[in-house]
Amino acid sequence: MRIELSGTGRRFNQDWIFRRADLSFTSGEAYALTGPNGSGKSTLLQVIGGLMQPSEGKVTYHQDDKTVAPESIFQHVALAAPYLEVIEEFTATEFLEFHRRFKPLRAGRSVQEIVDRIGLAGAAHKQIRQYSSGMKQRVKLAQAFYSDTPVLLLDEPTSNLDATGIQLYKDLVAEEGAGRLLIVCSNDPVEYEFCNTVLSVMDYKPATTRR
Ligand SMILES: Nc1ncnc2c1ncn2[C@@H]1O[C@H](COP(=O)(O)OP(=O)(O)OP(=O)(O)O)[C@@H](O)[C@H]1O
Repeated sequence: MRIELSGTGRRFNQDWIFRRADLSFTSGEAYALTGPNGSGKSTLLQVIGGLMQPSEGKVTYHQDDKTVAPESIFQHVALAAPYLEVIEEFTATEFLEFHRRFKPLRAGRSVQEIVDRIGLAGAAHKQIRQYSSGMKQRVKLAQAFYSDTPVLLLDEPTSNLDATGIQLYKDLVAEEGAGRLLIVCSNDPVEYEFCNTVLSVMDYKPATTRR
């Protein structure tokens, strides 16, 4: 999988968040998107992931030298992010079972095994609404890491995680990240120490943000 941005920009109303981004992302590589709070990391990540339309330029996905149809891009992408909600009425088991109907699990993985792996076996019968913020974050990470997609997008992946949770995140990167295209949005080097390319959204700021 290869993702190409050409002349890509996004604005909200009259304010440009980033402009003229010419970027290429390739499977088997891990990228970090950095920048201060409010600089546009999450916006850029959502544009890369096809969750938000660019205001100018293009985002294209290429697989085996064929261009992926824009309406199919979502099938190739898994995202964990603070702004993505989980269905709180479900237990973790129910939520992962529900999600796999739309995005299959990676080969050989079962929901039971995943719940155990993320340390929630003892809470598997509880509704997610009763989970702590760190437990919810583990569910979000599991949903993304264990989806059978070539592209894995992680926005602030260790939000609300304790030391054990941060280690779990690192282990998931090692276990489930190999060969995929990873992009991590973060200001914390702990979250992106494995990334071979570190990009700053500040490099794509126009001289003036208004036009
Ligand atoms: N839906 C929206 N409508 C208007 N402005 C928005 C919207 N979403 C984001 N913004 C603005 O775009 C800018 C970039 O926000 P974004 O969330 O991408 O930054 P970020 O670098 O990820 O921040 P943080 O590090 O705090 O998570 C901010 O000024 C924000 O207020």
